[in-house]
Amino acid sequence: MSNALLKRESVKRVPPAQWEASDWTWQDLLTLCKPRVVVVMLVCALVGMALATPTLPSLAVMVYGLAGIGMAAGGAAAFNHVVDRRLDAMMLRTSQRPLATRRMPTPLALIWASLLSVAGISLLLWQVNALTAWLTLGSLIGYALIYTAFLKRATPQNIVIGGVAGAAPPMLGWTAVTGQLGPEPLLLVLIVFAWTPPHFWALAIHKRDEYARAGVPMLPVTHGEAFTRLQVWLYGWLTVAVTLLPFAIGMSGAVYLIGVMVLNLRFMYWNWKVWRGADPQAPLAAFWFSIRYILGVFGVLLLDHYAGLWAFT
Ligand code: HEM
Ligand SMILES: CC(C)=CCC/C(C)=C/CC/C(C)=C/COP(=O)(O)OP(=O)(O)O
Repeated sequence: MSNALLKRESVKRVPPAQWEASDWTWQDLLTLCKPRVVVVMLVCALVGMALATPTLPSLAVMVYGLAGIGMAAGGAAAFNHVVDRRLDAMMLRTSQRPLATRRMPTPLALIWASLLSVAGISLLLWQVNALTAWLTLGSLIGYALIYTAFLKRATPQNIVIGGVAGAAPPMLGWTAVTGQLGPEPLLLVLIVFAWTPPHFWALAIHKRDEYARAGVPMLPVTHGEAFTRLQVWLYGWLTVAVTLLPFAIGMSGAVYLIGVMVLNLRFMYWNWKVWRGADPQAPLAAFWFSIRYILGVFGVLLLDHYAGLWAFT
């Protein structure tokens, strides 16, 4: 697509919403936190915590760790709403968000995002450990500032680089328990990192026209749909390869291997459908399956961990 078409001037905005700045509800404060995304991240963090210890993580680490990571991730998401408020208003999918409709004043969202972020990082510093707090702060800045304010508008590789921030939660869970990094938590990051392109680009294919109209240089906009479909297929294979590593390095056992192979078969079935491009419904279906897939991968990691422990007791 030519640069001219990417110019914001050519954007046909969705009709302006008829809202007053005082029409916001308490529910909107939750919406700003992207709660469903954060919940899946917390599941990954919880599995990271469990894998870090042969016994159960302490209740305090689980409660304070998940609360701190959750608040920081919610705060990062709220910053994303603030930075993207004009962009969100241009896309149908995001046009009803509290700031996009202008029903919530931006300063209020900014205060909410700051409060959550400071509370989350402080809780981790105070009750968990410094390493987890600083790594969480790095992810927060990586998503809210580096991805949202810069990369998203600058390059079709935005989500690949920005994906590092979103992939951090299992590592944050691990360091919350151990206070140190190691190959295992980095491998868990690698799994989510490799999964992010098939997860997002499948949706981006489906929403290509909206991104184009809003002038966001997502891969299907800049390099076309066929190239993006190929990338979904290739990153899908990379994800499959990376998910086999926990078994290969002896971190997980047969329960994980069997479970992840079943999940990978289904994951690659959808990625193949996307790659073929014959079914126009496939990209959206692949996107939704990608969420069940990542939950499934972390689910079988957990199952295998405790199945292994029970086998030895
Ligand atoms: C930079 C990395 C990522 C990008 C660009 C991305 C992008 C997106 C987008 C655009 C949506 C649609 C949101 C909506 O329509 O409300 C979405 C949904 C979702 N994402 Fe991601 N995502 C990323 C990383 C992650 C990660 C790491 C997780 C969890 C581990 C995750 C979990 C989800 C979930 C659960 C949804 C569904 C939300 C709902 O039901 O409304 N995403 N993602
Ligand atoms: C501290 C920590 C773990 C931070 C991670 C923060 C976090 C909630 C990341 C979410 C990833 C995501 C949904 C990206 C999409 O943003 P987008 O702006 O491209 O999508 P949108 O158009 O739906 O807003």
